[in-house]
Amino acid sequence: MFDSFQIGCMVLGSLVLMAIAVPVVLPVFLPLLIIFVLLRRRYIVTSREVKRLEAITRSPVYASFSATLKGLPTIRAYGAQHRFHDSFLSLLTLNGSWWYAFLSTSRWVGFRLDVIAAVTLAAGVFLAMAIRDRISAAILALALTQVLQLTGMLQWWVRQTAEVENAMTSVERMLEYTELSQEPPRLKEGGKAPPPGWPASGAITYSDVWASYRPGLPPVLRRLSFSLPGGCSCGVVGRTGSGKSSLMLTLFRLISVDQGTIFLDGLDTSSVALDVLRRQLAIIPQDPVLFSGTLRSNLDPWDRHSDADLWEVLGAVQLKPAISEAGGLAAPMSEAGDNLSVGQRQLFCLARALLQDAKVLALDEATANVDRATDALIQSAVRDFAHGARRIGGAAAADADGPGGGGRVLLVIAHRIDTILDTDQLLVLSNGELVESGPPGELQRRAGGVFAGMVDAARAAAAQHEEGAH
Ligand SMILES: Nc1ncnc2c1ncn2[C@@H]1O[C@H](COP(=O)(O)OP(=O)(O)OP(=O)(O)O)[C@@H](O)[C@H]1O
Repeated sequence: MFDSFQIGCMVLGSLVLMAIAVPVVLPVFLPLLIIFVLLRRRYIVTSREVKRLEAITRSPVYASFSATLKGLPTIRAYGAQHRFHDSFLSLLTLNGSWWYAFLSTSRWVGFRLDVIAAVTLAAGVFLAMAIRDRISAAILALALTQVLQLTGMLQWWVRQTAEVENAMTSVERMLEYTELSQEPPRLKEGGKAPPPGWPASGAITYSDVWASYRPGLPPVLRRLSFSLPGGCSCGVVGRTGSGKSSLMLTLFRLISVDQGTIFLDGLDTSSVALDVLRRQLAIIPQDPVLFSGTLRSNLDPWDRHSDADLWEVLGAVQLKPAISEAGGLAAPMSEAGDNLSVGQRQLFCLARALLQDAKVLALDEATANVDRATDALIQSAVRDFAHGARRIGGAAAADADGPGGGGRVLLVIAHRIDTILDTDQLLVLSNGELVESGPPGELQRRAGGVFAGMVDAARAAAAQHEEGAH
């Protein structure tokens, strides 16, 4: 910005000096000025588009490079080095061709600007010769030395002004971000604090809840009404796309509730500051999220727990041996948790959620990548926590009076039906609506019921699988 202003002033100064020294040159300046403005406009439009295409084709080069680095063992195992090498080269060539086009546009405008500068100089010299008796030789010499520098300056000025215009698109994008609708306020931004001691239990009530992902989209949850008492474990089942994950998201206020109310321990969740609400809830999503750092900083980011607590929770999720082998809590965690298997990453996230000691623990198909036996162990460890029978630090929960009392609520979306058969309650969703709810045993016995049908189908598939294995 400053560069372009400075050079602009220098160019203008040289031209003014020339106009003072040889006033008859002014009529020549005018057409040159028009040509200059037209050239600059054409160059800026073209170079902006070419630069944009160059930037668009550059991202896949980086993406391919980092994906290849991440997947080196897999690429080697499948002997796909040549395929990856070729695809990387073709991406690089495409990007290179746009970079070449960008350089060509610069040369294109550079040549024309040099011609303009040369014509200005020549016009000045010839006209000065014609009227040499009437002008001061000293001023003419000064003007000519200044105009001589125009050759490089004009090019530099146009490039700098183009850069300023291009850089302004980033400012434009930033301004767009400032206009994005924001999440509801947090406590320190003026959000409402809940009454002291809230939530005493993790009791959840949905009252005629309708929710959609964005205004204008069809609702993904419809007339949802149910109650889960504190200390209860609840399985959520339904076909893919039935709204199980969306149900969890409404609890976290990640998607908006169009109609109806969600209560946590009797308090409307929309009335509480967002951060306070989310602190009471823990989720283990389908894709585990881990950061580079140490295992400890990932497990306890705010450094609130002792090593003994951390080892206890790692034991509860069956990760103790693996973490000891990896070098203990101080061992480094590589980016995205690459040094753990996918299943171990999920267990690690589970341990982190358990440490949070939230009132509601939601598992969104969290054990999809662990084997059946580990899955069952995890489900039972999690249920212990939900019922308050175990708490990090060894003390039994004071509110451990089972369903109907205090304790935590456990919400489980499971991909294996048999892992949620021992929950206290089931919610069966279909197309965003609650079609059945009640204890799993009762739903299983319901003749012609949706859940009974799902159990039969799951068992038939398992039997078929076993037969195939034999
Ligand atoms: N980000 C999104 N934007 C718009 N619609 C979405 C979005 N995510 C999901 N949906 C829609 O919401 C509905 C419910 O999806 P949801 O992910 O809650 O189902 P689900 O039962 O959890 O499925 P799955 O078992 O496959 O995870 C689907 O119709 C889906 O198309």
